[in-house]
Amino acid sequence: MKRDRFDLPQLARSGLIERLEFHQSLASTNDRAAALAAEEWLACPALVLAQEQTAGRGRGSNRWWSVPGSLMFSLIISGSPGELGPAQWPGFSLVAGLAVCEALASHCLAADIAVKWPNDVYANERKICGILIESPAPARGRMIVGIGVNVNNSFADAPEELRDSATALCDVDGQPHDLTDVLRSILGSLDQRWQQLREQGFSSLRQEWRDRSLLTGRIVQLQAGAQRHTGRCLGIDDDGALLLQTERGRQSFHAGSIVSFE
Ligand SMILES: O=C(O)CCCC[C@@H]1SC[C@@H]2NC(=O)N[C@@H]21
Repeated sequence: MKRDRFDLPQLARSGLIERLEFHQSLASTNDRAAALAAEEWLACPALVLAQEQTAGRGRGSNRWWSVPGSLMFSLIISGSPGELGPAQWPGFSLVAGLAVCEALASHCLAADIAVKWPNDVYANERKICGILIESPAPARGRMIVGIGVNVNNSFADAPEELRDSATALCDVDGQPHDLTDVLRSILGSLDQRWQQLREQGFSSLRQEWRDRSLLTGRIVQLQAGAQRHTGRCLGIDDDGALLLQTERGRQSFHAGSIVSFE
């Protein structure tokens, strides 16, 4: 098995995407996806896939370690998931994390795979996947879901500052994985879970998200705007907001990023 190659014909035949664009090297698949999404003729879902990124982006000012062996792609979607009203937006983002979590769990049965609010995926307490959802102005209402999954890029070779906090599938179970198989599982899982969200609402997925939650019961620090909040995580409320028991009582947060948890 090639640890950093994709079977592009197989992906194109999968029936999961309308258009596939592959790049050996790209600054960021999300940036390329934003340019594509501005084109009226684009058939969605469209997938931008890269073997390597030179400027992979994470949320906020984070960067994404983007070497061959990692799975890095952006999915451009319109139509059904894009028709969700603003009230369903948090569900959309949370469900993306749940879908990836389930797909990765099917490839790595031995690991404890969990979602960290809102949609990071962790394996055995280390980050294995990050998701960056954007809808830039020229994207014609389409959404760009950028996903990075550490698959065959072992963290033994990673920059030192990442080694203790992140992991890859190959580090978790000691074996290489077929990137095309992992990608197909993720695309299939996203398709299925977003359809469920559209047809049955977030309430039909809430319990499954809660069962996969990494933070519930733990003390977390959340940065929300200029404020930092510390409290015990009580899970998510019915809309997907993070619930914390803080010294000021029970508070719910619709946005923010987790800075630490113990
Ligand atoms: O954890 C995060 O902060 C989100 C990381 C998202 C990384 C992926 S890799 C593919 C896509 N292209 C990017 O530049 N970023 C996303």
